[in-house]
Amino acid sequence: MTLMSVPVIDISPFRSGTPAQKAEVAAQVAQACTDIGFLVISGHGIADDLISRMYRATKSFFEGPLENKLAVARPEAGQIRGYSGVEQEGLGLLEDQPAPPDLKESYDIGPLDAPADDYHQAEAAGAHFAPNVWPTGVEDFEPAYRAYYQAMEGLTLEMLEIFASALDLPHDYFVDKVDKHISILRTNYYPPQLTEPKPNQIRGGAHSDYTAMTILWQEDVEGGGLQVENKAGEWVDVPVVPGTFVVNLGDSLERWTNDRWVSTMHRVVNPPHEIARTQSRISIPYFVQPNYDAVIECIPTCFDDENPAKYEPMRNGEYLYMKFTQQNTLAAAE
Ligand SMILES: O=C(O)CCC(=O)C(=O)O
Ligand SMILES: [Fe+2]
Repeated sequence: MTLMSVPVIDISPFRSGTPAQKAEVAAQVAQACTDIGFLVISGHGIADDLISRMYRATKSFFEGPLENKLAVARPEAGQIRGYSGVEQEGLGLLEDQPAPPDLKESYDIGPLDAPADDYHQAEAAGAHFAPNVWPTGVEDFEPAYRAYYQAMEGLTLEMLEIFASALDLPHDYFVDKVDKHISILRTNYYPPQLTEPKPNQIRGGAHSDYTAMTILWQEDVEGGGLQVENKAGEWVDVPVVPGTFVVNLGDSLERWTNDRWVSTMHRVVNPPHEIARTQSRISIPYFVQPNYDAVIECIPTCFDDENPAKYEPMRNGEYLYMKFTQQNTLAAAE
């Protein structure tokens, strides 16, 4: 039976359970990844206090003075760093035409303290190790973001170990593909809607992520949240369960698994009309991006004679720029 809604999976037995319990977690994850590309994880081990710090710093930044945000505006179109304002990015495409731009603001950081060696400064590294731009005047901002980024690095390794098990791969299969990763931590702020949105304009247009996976924290608000398209073509709400993260697969893992696992369309809808003028929403996606030179090529357990590899191997850095260009992400500072 195909899952039509997003399951909530306690991953803690994978860390501390018996071999049978670990296998059970991997089997549940495999089903979610195959059927809907989304799961909600509990038992992830990230402290509530760290999430609260992140939330407080993020809310103070976005609801604080505009000049503080503009002081850390995206430094260059090609660098996914710093602040982008409302209507600067349109994630969605509508019948292959860009949808109206998103009703959100966002702020991005990338890898912390990348060494200035040949690997990190190579031409192929592009802007993936561009310096972060930190706002001033917001209490605990940089320390909270740093600690959260590091916590996500740890959770990524744990999820990738579960994925390896779910794909019948050696447990460390993905480790050397992310040891110099170029993941991006983004915070999204969806402001109250004081004016009526344009036709088809929503908080976040329908898109799939061009990550390996995304680990997302979402604020618990009434309506105006995240939805995913299931295999029946219906938009279903992604459950908001306090203390959990949403994990969704991105396009590169879909390609890596020869389409066995799916990277699904999702969107963020507007709040109900009655509360649109007062409701804001914060979400915190961590976009897991393997090393720029990691080769995205069909995973050994995902092809055979009957089901040959469908895609050419491609380095992640090149793959990403192809996707960014398609999605207009890099134009956001222009
Ligand atoms: O705000 C959300 O819940 C989802 C945001 C999202 O899909 C994205 O930033 O890629
Ligand atoms: Fe997304």
